[in-house]
Amino acid sequence: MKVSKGELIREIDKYSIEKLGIPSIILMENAALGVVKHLMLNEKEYYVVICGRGNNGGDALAVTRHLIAAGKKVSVFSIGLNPMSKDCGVNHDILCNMGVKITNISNVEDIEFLRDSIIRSDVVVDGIFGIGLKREVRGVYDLAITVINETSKKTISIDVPSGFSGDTGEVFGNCIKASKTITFETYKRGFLNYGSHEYTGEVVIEKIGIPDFVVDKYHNKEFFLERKFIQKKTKERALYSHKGNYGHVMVIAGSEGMTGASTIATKAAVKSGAGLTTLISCEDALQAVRNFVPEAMWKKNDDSQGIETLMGKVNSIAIGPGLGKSNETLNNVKRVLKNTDGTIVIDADAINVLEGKTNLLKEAKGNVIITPHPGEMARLTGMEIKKIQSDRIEIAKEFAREYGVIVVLKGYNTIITNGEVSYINPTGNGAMANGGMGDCLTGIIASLCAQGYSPMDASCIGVYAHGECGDKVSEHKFVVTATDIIDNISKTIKELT
Ligand SMILES: NC(=O)C1=CN([C@@H]2O[C@H](COP(=O)(O)OP(=O)(O)OC[C@H]3O[C@@H](n4cnc5c(N)ncnc54)[C@H](OP(=O)(O)O)[C@@H]3O)[C@@H](O)[C@H]2O)[C@H](O)CC1
Ligand SMILES: [K+]
Repeated sequence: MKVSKGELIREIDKYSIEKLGIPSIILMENAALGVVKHLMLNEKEYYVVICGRGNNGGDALAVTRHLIAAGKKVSVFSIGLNPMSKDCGVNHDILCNMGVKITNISNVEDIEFLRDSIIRSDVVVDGIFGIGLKREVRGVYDLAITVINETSKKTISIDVPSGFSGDTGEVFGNCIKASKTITFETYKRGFLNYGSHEYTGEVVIEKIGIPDFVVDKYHNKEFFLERKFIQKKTKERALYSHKGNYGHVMVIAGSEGMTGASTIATKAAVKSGAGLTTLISCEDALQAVRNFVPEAMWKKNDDSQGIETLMGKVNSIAIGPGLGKSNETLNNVKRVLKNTDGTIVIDADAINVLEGKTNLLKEAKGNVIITPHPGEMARLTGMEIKKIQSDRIEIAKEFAREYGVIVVLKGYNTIITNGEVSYINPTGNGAMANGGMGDCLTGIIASLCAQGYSPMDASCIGVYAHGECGDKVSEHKFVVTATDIIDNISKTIKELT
């Protein structure tokens, strides 16, 4: 599923209209039909439609025509109708020709009339602003939005909830809180922001007749991860395969007093299918792994040549969980970057020690995946967490491009990017928000890398499967722990093949 800003929509619109010769009114009609599909015509009888003067309003007026044709009762309201966009005007004229009354909202009495109508209605269709919203919502617009939010039983927003920036996820003063948003052609970037769901409700994408090649021509390669995409990439294990076919993961994790993280990462690597897994750690952590992950091998972390030789042989290395922020950890990171040409998954304290030393990443012999949460990303980039949260995709992309790494920026809608192509993950849930989850993900991704998946595929499959596993467990559990994921990840990956 493609993700974009409004700018792309304008470009594909322009191309379709000017180069392909599709009249803009046809695109509007398709948009309206896409919305009508979601208006529950079988169950609902009375609709309130509210429209602005741009093309979003035009879509809403075309929707009105279809509702009337379907025999529904419809009250139509407009706000600030003059001057209307050309296609909004066409649909406005058609309704006038049909004898449909359109109440223009210009004062407080009109607002009260709107309130009464909404109270009696089953569904409100919001076509006040779409991607053309540019400034703070004020006056009657502000009042109308408040009344809709206070009184509507079910609000369906056309393209974006009015008041919401499809580009940045900002709310311009006041905003519709929709039950569902029917957006066109692409998932809007702003919907990815924390808290956007409160305004968009469920988001559905409808195609409006623009050929895929036109979208691809302008699309900046940002995608929402879809199950079928992950399924296509996840391979079944071959009948005649042996452990040598599934690679060797080295996990460098754990320190005195912090042994849990290394056990989790190691076990996650084993359970997600690596042929061999070796933990490199302190004596305490090795003891824990001996007790809890008998399948794994282990080696004491020291300065020996033996460890560096092994680093040169393994297919992937996960480094960071529970290592502690110390010089020793920094030295371990340097050793890994220098000695392996396998894929390196850098997490937790291995990220923290790179604060101010990110140029080290450029020296890596192998491919690098870093898996920061927003706090770690903030430390790494020297930005505030708030800044990271406000533009996660762009910040992750820039970092990936600058250092030649893959960034897995964790959180709600985890982002996976190599700077050129970016994926946004829809799986996972709040029940998974507890310690050890990240260590577990690191083990899974490193394991998939060792099994021969490309670093980008391993990151996408790992993140998606980790979240889906958490979603399944959370169906019958209040909290999902890393141990729950470890117990179920093998089944989840199998279901994805
Ligand atoms: N390819 C597609 O996806 C298609 C989408 N369609 C629909 O078109 C809208 C975008 O339409 P557009 O006309 O560009 O913009 P809007 O309808 O969102 O609104 C623009 C008008 O709103 C005024 N405006 C903007 N901000 C405010 C504000 N805060 N207060 C009051 N008025 C505001 C703006 O006025 P200006 O003076 O700033 O120009 C405009 O009058 C898209 O979202 C889809 O719903 C097409 O139907 C088909 C193709
Ligand atoms: K809208």
